[in-house]
Amino acid sequence: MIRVIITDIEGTTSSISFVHEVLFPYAREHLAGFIREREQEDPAVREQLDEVAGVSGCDRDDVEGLIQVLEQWIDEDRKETALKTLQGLLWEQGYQRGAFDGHVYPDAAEYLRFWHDRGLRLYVYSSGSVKAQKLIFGFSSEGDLTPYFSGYFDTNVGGKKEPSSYQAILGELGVEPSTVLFLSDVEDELRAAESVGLKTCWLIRDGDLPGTTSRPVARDFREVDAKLLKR
Ligand SMILES: CSCCC(=O)C(=O)COP(=O)(O)O
Ligand SMILES: [Mg+2]
Repeated sequence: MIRVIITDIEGTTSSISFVHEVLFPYAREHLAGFIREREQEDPAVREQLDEVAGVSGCDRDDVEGLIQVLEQWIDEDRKETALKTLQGLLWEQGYQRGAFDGHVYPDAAEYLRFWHDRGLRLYVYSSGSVKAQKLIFGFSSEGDLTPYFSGYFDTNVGGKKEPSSYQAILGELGVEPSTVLFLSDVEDELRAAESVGLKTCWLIRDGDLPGTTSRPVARDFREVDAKLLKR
């Protein structure tokens, strides 16, 4: 029986277009000014720049070079933890200034609430930083959804296509894999989760459904509930 649900964000609770057409461009537009302003005195920014230099090989003292690396990573949708941490800090400003609300599909909000009220434990696992996850659900178009979540995981546990990341999450939660359902729109992430025993459901919100697939597929969270959570 499913007792825990772990959900992805982009393409699962929230639209891909919101992430790619609103969040990423906002971070790209404000990144350089934010770093130039804070790179001397903000320890959180300094720490991420250390990591960007380490990963990219760019000289740590070349702040403009590091900004260029980060801008390129945004354009390539790289899931680098340092970039994701900086994006979270930038988006915090955006949400607070009212530049956007976090997009969450109404069906996702409805069933997150319903599953929480039924006693299921809900978690997020996204490449977005934990800060960014709390922001999208805290400032969501469907209201503050953070009370429904018991915890958040980001790439600090590892990449989403790595089986070891799901093993690490299971270790932290202390639950049997067969009691956990992972929701995502990316097949490689579902495969990694399945390889350590998690149940999965493939969210395909738009476009054609696959002809044959070994796993349950759902258009929205109502279908997830109907296919996997009805007893
Ligand atoms: C927390 S919203 C921004 C999501 C993000 O930065 C991203 O790269 C999408 O990752 P996901 O694992 O949710 O597909
Ligand atoms: Mg996704």
